[in-house]
Amino acid sequence: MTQTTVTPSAGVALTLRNLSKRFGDQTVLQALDLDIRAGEFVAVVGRSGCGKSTLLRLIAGLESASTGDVRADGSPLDTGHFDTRLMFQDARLLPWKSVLQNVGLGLSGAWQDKARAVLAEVGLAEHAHKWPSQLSGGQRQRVALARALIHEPQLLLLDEPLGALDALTRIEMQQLIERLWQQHRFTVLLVTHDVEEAVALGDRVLLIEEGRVGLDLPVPLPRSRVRGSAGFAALEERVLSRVLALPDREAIPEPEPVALGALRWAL
Ligand SMILES: Nc1ncnc2c1ncn2[C@@H]1O[C@H](COP(=O)(O)OP(=O)(O)OP(=O)(O)O)[C@@H](O)[C@H]1O
Repeated sequence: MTQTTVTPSAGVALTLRNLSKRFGDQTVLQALDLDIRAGEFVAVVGRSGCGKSTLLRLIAGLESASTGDVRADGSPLDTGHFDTRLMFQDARLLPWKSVLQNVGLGLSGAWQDKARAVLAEVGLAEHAHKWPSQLSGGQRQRVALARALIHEPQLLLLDEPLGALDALTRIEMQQLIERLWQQHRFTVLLVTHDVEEAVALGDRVLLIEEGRVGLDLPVPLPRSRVRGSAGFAALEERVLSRVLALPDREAIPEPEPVALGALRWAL
């Protein structure tokens, strides 16, 4: 059997300038400026409805900006010769096609070996000929990842891709996404409601509030990150405090810490 490998793809750098998006008289994003380095992993959090998905859709070119623009490696999005892939909470697989065919959707020529290679990368080599209905939710998301990887994207946009998974599967998938990112070095924007996930995976955590970047927090912890370590917990709490508009912990006189652990899903 021939061994097909998937070439690592360098990430694209993004520059957002004065980016605004209005729907009717509702301003969702307002004069946003943001620089994302090639190959950076950026996690985006914020309250429901703050505009996280809108930001991703603008970067994907699925929405047009009301003002400002997004540039990729210095060029306007529509002239950029790079591949962007989006992944959502549901895998969006075609139920009447096999796993392998779903991975090769839209491709022509001899794509099968490459599809098998990316399925092996996501740990599904043995499932190529199954139907999507025969897979678990986590496995379906792995297929969605494989379907993105086969295009060797320079930019991966993840819109709450693990939101419907149970806690253990979620952690396994986080580890898989981190490993694939380390191997391929594409740029990643991950929208998540889970602050722990954002701190576990992001080089930076961005908080969107009132249409702007309210917090842009570097995560200087070595990978793979140990959840529950003091440094991890401190960063997690900092983001949560800000999202929940709690006073700065250093300014709180009483000794009892605010019990934020149970609230990490509450955004
Ligand atoms: N096509 C659209 N037409 C009109 N309003 C829209 C459209 N898309 C989004 N909005 C509005 O823009 C706001 C931001 O939506 P968006 O989906 O970006 O938020 P979000 O932060 O991703 O939310 P959630 O975390 O709940 O998914 C919401 O008030 C939403 O109703």
